[in-house]
Amino acid sequence: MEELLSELNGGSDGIGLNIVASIPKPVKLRKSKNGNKYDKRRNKSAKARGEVVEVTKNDSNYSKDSRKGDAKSNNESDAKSDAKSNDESDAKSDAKSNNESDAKSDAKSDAKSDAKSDAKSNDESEDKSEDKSEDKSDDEANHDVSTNHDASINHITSINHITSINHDTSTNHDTSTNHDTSTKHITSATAKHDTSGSRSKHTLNLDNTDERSNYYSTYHARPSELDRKTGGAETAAQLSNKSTASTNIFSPTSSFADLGLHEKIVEGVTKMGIAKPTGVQVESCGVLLNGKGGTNLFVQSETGSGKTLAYLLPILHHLTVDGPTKKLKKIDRKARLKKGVTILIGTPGRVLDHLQKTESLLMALKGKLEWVVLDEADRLLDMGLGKQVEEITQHLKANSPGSGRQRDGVTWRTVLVSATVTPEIRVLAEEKIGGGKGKWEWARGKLEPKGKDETEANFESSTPHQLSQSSLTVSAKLRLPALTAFLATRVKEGKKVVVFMSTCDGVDYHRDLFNACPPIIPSAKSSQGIFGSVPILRMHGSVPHSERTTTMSQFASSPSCVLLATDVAARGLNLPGVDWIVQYDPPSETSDYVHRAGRAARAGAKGCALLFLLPSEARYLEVLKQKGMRGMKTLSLSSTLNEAAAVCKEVTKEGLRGGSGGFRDKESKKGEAFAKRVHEIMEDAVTADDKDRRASANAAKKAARSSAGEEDDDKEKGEGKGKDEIGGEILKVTGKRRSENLAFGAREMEEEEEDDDDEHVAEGKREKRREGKKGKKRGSGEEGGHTQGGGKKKRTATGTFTPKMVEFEKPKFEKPKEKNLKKKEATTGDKRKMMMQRAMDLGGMNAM
Ligand SMILES: Nc1ncnc2c1ncn2[C@@H]1O[C@H](COP(=O)(O)OP(=O)(O)OP(=O)(O)O)[C@@H](O)[C@H]1O
Repeated sequence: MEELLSELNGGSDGIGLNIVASIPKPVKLRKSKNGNKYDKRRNKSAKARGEVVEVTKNDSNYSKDSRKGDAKSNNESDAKSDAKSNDESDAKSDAKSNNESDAKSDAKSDAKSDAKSDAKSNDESEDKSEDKSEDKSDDEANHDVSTNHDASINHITSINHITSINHDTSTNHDTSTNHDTSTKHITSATAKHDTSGSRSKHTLNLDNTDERSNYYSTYHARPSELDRKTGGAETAAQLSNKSTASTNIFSPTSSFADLGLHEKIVEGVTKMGIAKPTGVQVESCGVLLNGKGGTNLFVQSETGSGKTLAYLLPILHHLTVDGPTKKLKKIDRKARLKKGVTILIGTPGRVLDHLQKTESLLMALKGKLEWVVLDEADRLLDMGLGKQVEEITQHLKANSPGSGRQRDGVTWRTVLVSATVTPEIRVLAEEKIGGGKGKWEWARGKLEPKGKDETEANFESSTPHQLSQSSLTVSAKLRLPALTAFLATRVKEGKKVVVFMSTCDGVDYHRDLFNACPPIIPSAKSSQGIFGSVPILRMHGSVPHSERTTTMSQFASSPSCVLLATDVAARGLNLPGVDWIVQYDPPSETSDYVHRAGRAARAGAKGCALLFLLPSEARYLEVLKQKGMRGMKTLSLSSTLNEAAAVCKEVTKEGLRGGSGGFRDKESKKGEAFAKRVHEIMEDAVTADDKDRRASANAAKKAARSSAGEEDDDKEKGEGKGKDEIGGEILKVTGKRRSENLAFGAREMEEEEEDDDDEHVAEGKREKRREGKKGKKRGSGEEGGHTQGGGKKKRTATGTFTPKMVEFEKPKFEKPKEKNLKKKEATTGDKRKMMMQRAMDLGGMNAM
């Protein structure tokens, strides 16, 4: 946003606005102790679908190594929080379920451990984040690192007009399905299918021959069997051909000059290479330029249709024509702030923080605020952030002329922007947020107007019509090879692909794994990296700002590349030239599906989107259909594997040579051989990685000993056999079967604290903090009585770290006071209810 404004504002002919962007801090991820999040999430997901999952013994060889490749952690996602004083408190998860809950646990114990873990982790993480946030000074809170901008606002003496709330750190829900890559088998399952409000129960009985055969054919089906079941008939090339560049979003008649915009703005836009307005820009200008007496506006049109300029241009026009246009050249931040700002961009938490603490800002706004824009309004107004936005509005209203009891002194107009404005958001906005005279209009571009009686969210027209959408149903065992196959072929074609995953650790794990593998594509220039010299980039909430910038420019400049990302990249990012969006983990909300898919086919360009599903997730497609996603095609799994097998001939040959898989399926014989060999390559990469770690640990040990003058007695002690303190943990790991190593990253990461980074949850925690700190020092009478990790060496997919050893006193466990206990129960129960409610509201996966 700031870049765009600077562009319009820049050069000698700029229109002279002072823009301050206030962006929150990035989130620090905390590592946890024992939570087996992966299983917990899987179980949660199963529970959400009404299934009771009981897992027993290992399966035949077809499923034996399903755990290897596909495994990854499902830790936290990228929290983005806006937090005011508690930036770092973002929803760290509730996970802390015990390791035992591994696939062996039954439904009952799952439920119990869930409940317990919720309670435990809530309390713990709450305490931690509370402490952190308490320690933060206001100054610190102004220290921005997160995305593009950095500016704190302390001495604003005059504000010239816009407070726009930036959506940059939109909440990133990482509650999406987490795929069970366990090697174990479901032997009984109770499925609740709730399609019409009533529940019917079905218990899967594997003693029944038919049911068992159906179960095996679904969960362990060969690629061609799966294709038959799902109707997967199309190849990626066919799907790609279904998308052609379109001028559909553009206005057939109007030009920017026709819209009545200030000539300098028309000039600026033209300089940016934008020749014609889009439909939504024409409509929006129509309302906002001429807005009779303060109409508010919903801007809802498909992703990539130019909604940003749709509101920005008319607002700039007003500022240019009505306001002072003094050029503010190269002044330092201090002077800039003294002069006041014209446009303020921030996340709700940060803006609210300033409204509460920066007196000069309130004074400067008094009676002068003209525009309030909520970009990605649905995200800003959902459960977690809605309250903050409402509070902002209250502050603004209370500070306006005519305020007081009536609170009617609204001086501004409101613009709400999103591709996915839901009916609930509409009602909320109309009731609570609206400025002006409370009248609302819509700008939808070419979209058909939605009637006021609309009650269901319908995103039918929210994705670009030229976007070719498809799904690929693939068993857990073949998921990673299928992803690798798909990417290898796209990369060979010179395409740019963005792959969405649900968690930061998932992204890191897969990127590290891909980078650790030797090239599988012929004539790949580099000797390392599964796709040779083609960059494999990452983007998530924990990626530092500098790396994000580099990633963006690398993505733009590379002819072909793969970007692995969480939902931090799902909204508001304009990645140039994206050919394919892959949703490797399906999102938990349909709106997220829309925004992720919408990173392709922007501004009329062609583009494709592919959704990975497990056989058990077939009903996800129905949910998408209900929400308006129609015309979704089905990609053939066999063709995906076979295409890669043809591209990566050497790999396939090696796979066939290894033989033993018994590739009887003629239709996917080569594809399966490719998949098998890819699995082996990945196993080798993990094993080699572990060996490297072991070697360097031992080298470090030797160096330490020799510098201490000790004898090299490694041989006596059995070097490499796990007896030394430093390498012990690693060796323990590498001592396991090779096939288990690949899944190791996932298992370790399961132990890290789940970080939902979910604003809803974060808000719940904040709420509880506000309630009081009485329950803070639960259990132990002293904060910090425990070590963090107790100095045990831990290996993660992305590295090994040794937590600092901390001397600690034996914690004094005091019986919590009864009063506190009650309070704790109540708040935990509330939270649980809130989460349950949310799970129900999500609709998507839960209906399955
Ligand atoms: N009239 C136009 N002609 C050509 N390109 C345009 C036009 N307006 C905007 N764009 C470009 O289209 C891209 C998408 O614009 P923008 O990000 O505003 O879309 P959006 O509708 O807000 O998308 P999303 O809903 O995904 O946030 C940007 O690169 C922008 O510069």
